[in-house]
Amino acid sequence: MTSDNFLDLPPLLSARGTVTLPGSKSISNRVLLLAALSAGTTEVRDVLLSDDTERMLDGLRKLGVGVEQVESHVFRVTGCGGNFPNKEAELFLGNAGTAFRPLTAALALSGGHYTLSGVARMHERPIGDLVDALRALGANIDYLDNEGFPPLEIFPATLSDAARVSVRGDVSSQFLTALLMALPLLDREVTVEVAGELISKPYIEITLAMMKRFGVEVARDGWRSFTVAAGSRYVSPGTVYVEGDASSASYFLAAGAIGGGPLRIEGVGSESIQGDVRFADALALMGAQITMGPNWMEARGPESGKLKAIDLDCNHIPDAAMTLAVAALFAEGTTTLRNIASWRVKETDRIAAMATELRKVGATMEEGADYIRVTPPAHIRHAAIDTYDDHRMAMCFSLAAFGTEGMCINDPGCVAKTFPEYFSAFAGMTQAVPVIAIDGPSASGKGTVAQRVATALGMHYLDSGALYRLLGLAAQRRGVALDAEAQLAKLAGQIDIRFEGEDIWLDGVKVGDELRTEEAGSAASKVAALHQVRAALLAKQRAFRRAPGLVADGRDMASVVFPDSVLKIFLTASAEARAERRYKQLKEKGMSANIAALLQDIRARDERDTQRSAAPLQQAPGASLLDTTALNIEQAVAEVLARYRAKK
Ligand SMILES: Nc1ncnc2c1ncn2[C@@H]1O[C@H](COP(=O)(O)OP(=O)(O)OP(=O)(O)O)[C@@H](O)[C@H]1O
Ligand SMILES: Nc1ccn([C@H]2C[C@H](O)[C@@H](COP(=O)(O)O)O2)c(=O)n1
Repeated sequence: MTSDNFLDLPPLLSARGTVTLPGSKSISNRVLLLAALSAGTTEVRDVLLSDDTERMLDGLRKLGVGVEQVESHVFRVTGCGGNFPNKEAELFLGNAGTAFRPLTAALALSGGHYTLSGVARMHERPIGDLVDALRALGANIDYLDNEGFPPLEIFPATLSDAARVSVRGDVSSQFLTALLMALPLLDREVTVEVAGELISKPYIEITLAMMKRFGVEVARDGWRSFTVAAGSRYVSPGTVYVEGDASSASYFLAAGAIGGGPLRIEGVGSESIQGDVRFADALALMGAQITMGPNWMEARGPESGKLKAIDLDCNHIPDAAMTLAVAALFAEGTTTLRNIASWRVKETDRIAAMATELRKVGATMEEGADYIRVTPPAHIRHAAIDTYDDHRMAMCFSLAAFGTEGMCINDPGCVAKTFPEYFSAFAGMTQAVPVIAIDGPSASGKGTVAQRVATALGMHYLDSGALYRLLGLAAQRRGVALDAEAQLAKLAGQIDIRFEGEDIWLDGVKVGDELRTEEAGSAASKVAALHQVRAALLAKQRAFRRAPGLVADGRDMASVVFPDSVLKIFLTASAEARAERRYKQLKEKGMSANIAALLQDIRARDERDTQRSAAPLQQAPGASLLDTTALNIEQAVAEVLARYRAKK
C-alpha cells in the first residue's frame, strides 16, 4: 500500500525465493572512475543504476570522458589516460560519498579548475582529512563554505614532490581509497601512511583489487602504509563485470533468517571481494542457517526456531551491520553492535537515527559514541518509520514488517540511492499475512459467509461494517451530527473498539442487538460516506491483519483496505432475496420487521453505498462475482473455500 511519501508494509509471515542482486555501488563507482582514468576503452557490465552511480556517470561526462550506455546495465567508457579533457567543470555529486571523495582526489591532481558540491547532508560529511593529504601533495583546494566540509573549489596547482603522505584512517576509509586511486596520476612513487586505526578495511581490499584489475598493483605494509610505484598507469582490462551488491544482500539474508527461508541471493558469494559478505557470518552467529557457493548465498531460519542476540565488533561490515540492528528485534536477548563510529558520518547520523526509530517500534535502546544496544520488545509495534533520506534506514526497517502489525516506511523512494527496485524485490521474496476480502451490498450474506470461511481456515475475522455502525452509535450517544465530518473523524480516532468472539465492546461497554438494527445500519451508511471518517478508520481495520490470516467483509476491503488480498470476492444477491434474509434474521432475533420497508431500506442503502464518492461499493478490479440468490449458506461458503484453494 503506497502513497507518494510512505509505504505501508503488511505484516509478513515468511520469506523465500531467489533474488538476483543489482550491481555493487562500491564496485560500480570505483570501476567507472578507473575506466575513465585508464588508457583504452572499457566495457563495464552489470553496473548498478542508482542515484549514486548516476552522480558518478554525470560527473565523468562533465569532465569530458566518453560514457556510452550500450545496454541497460552496460556502459562503454572511453578512458582519458589520466588526463581529463575538460579542465573546467562544476560537478554536483548529490550525497554520493563514493563519487565525491575519489573525484576530489583525482581532480586535485589533474591540473584543472573544478567545483564539487552536493546535497545539504553531503556538506555536513567531513572531507578535511582527505583535503589535508592532498594539500600535502601540493594540491590547491579551497573550502567554499565550512572548513573541513564540501563544497570545494579545486585550482590548478604545482604539485610537490613529496614521497610520503599521511591520511587519517579512522573517520572514513574512503579518504584512503580516494588517495590510492588518484596516486597513479602523479607518475612517481608515493607512500601513503595511515594515521590512526584504519576502519572498514574490506572496502580498501575492494579498492586494491579494482586497481589491480586496471593494472596498478599497490605494495603494502599491512594496513599501515601503501605504496604506488613510479610508472604506475591504469590500463583498461577490456571488460569488467560488477559483482552484486553485498550490502544489499544483507536485507534478503536477514529476511530469510527471520521469515524461515530458504531465501537465495544470486550475484555474490564466497568468492566475493566485498567485505559485506561477512554479514552472513554475523547472521549465522545469530543462529541463521547459511549456505553459500562462489556466486550465491542462501539463508534459512535457525533450527531452534528463534534467532539469538549477539555482541559483535562490526568495524568490518559497517553498512550491513545496520541490518543486524533491525534483525535484533527478532532475537532472544540484547544485541550489542560495537565499533560503528563511522555510522555517525554517513547519509545521516545512523546511530541516532537507528536508536530513535527502533524505540518507535518498542525496542529498548542504548547508544554510545561508537556502539548501539538493542533489546527487543515483547511485541513489535506498528510505527511510521522516518528514513532520514538514508536508503539503508528504509531497507533495514522493511524487516520490521515481520512483526505482527506490519510497518510503515516514510519516504521509501530514498532507496533509489543504491537500489531503486528494492521494495518490489522485497515484496517478491516475502509472503504477507493473507487476506480474503469479501465485499458486497447489505444483507447479501457476506458477514455470515466470511465468518464461516474464517473458522474453516483458522483465520481471524473482520466485520468492517461493525466499525462504521459503532461510530454511528457513538456519534448518536454523544450528540454528534451524522454529517459533521471533522468531528466524526476525530471521534473515530478516540473510540475504543474491542471484538471478543461474538461480543463487541464500545468504550468498555458491551454493545447488544442495537448494533444490528436498520437504524444503526442507516447511521453507519451516512458516516461511511465521509472521506475523513474512512481515512480515520483505515488503520483500525488494517490492524486486524494478523497471522495466520484474515477474512474481512465490507464494501471496500478489496479496493482500499486490503488491495493486496489473495482472494477478492464480490458477494451479492437480488435486493428481494436480501430483504427476505434480513426479515428472517430480524424475526429470529425477536425484532419487529416489515418486508416492504426492509426492501425499500436496502435499495436506499445500495444507492447511497454505490453512489458515494468515498470508496463506493463496487466490484473491485480482480474481484470475482459470487451471486448467492440461488445458493444457501453452505453452498456459498464452499464456493469461497474452493476459490481460495484454487489460488494457493
Ligand atoms: N446464501 C444465503 N442463503 C440464505 N440466507 C443467507 C445466505 N447468506 C446469508 N444468509 C442470511 O442472511 C442474513 C444476512 O446475512 P449477513 O448478516 O451475513 O449479511 P451481510 O451482508 O453481512 O449484511 P450486513 O453487512 O448488511 O449486515 C443472515 O440471517 C444470514 O444467515
Ligand atoms: N467496509 C465498509 C463496511 C461498511 N460500510 C458502510 C456501508 C453500510 O451501509 C454500513 C454498515 O455496514 P454493514 O454492517 O451493513 O455491512 O457501513 C462501508 O462503507 N464500508
